[in-house]
Amino acid sequence: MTTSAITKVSEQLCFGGKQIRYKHQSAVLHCDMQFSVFLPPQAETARVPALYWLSGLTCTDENFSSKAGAQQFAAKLGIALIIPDTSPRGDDVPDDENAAYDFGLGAGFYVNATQAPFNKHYKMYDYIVSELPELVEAALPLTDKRAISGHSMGGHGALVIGLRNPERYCSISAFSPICNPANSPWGIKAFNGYLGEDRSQWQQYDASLLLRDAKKVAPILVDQGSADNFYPEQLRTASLVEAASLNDVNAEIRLQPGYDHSYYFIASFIGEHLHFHAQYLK
Ligand SMILES: N[C@@H](CCC(=O)N[C@@H](CSC=O)C(=O)NCC(=O)O)C(=O)O
Repeated sequence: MTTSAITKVSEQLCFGGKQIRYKHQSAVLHCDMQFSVFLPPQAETARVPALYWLSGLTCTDENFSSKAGAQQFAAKLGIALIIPDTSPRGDDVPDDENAAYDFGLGAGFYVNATQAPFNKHYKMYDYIVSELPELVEAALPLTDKRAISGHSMGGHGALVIGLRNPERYCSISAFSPICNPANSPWGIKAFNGYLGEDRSQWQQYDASLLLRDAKKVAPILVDQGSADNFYPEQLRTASLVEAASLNDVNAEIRLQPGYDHSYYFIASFIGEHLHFHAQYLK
C-alpha cells in the first residue's frame, strides 16, 4: 500500500500497536531507503508524538525493532517510534574501500558528507532532521512533537542532532554514544572520509564540543555500560561529562556497572529512556 510518498513493506501487530516497515525514494540521499515505525494503539484515534531512534554501526532499522523491546513501553506511553537506516543504500552508493564495518554502508555517522565520492549520497544529517520527519508527519498520525535517542554511532547522531536543533527535539537520550568523535578512532576515520582533513568542519558533528557552547539544551539522559569493550577509547564519555559540567546543563550521564555494548544493555534500560522522553513529549 502506498501512503503518499512512502510504501508499506510489512506490518505486524505488536503490544496492541503496529510495527510497520516502509520504503521510499529519498531525494536527499539519492537512493531507495527503508525505515521502520511503531505506531502505538493510541494512534488509531489521535495523533501521537514520536521518538526517533538512530542505530549504530552495521545496523539497519531492524536491529532496534527486533532486539530492544521498546514497543511495550511505547504502547503504554502513546509514543511512536521512528527507526531509520544508518546510511544510504544501493549498488550506486560508494562504500569503504575495504568494505570495513566502520565507514560507508551501515556507517553514515549522521553527517552531511562534503568529500567525493561520498557527498552525493551521504547526507544522513539532512535526512534525519528534515526529509524523514516531513515524510512521516505528512503520511502518519503524528504530531510535530519529537524526541531523539540512539546507540553508539546513533547515540552520537542523537546528541549532535538534538543539540543543534533544540527547537525540533524536546529531549535527547543515548546509549553508549560516541561522545567525542573528533578524538576517537571511529570518528577520526569517518570525519576524514566524509568531511575532509579540515578539523574545523568536524566540530559541528562532535557532541562534546557542541555541548560546551550550546545556548539552549534539551534535557539529556545518557547510559554507558562499564563493561563495554568500546569504552572508554572509542566512546570518550568523560569528554561529554566535562562539557556538561562546564555548561551547567540538564544532563544525566550514568555509568551502569557490568553492562556491555550490546542490545541486552539497551533492552535493560530502554523503558527508563521511554519514560524520560514521555515527560517532555506530552
Ligand atoms: N562488528 C564490529 C562491531 C559492530 C557493532 O558492535 N555494532 C553495534 C554498534 S557499534 C557503534 O556504533 C551494533 O549495534 N551492532 C548490531 C547489533 O544488533 O548488536 C566488531 O566486530 O567490532
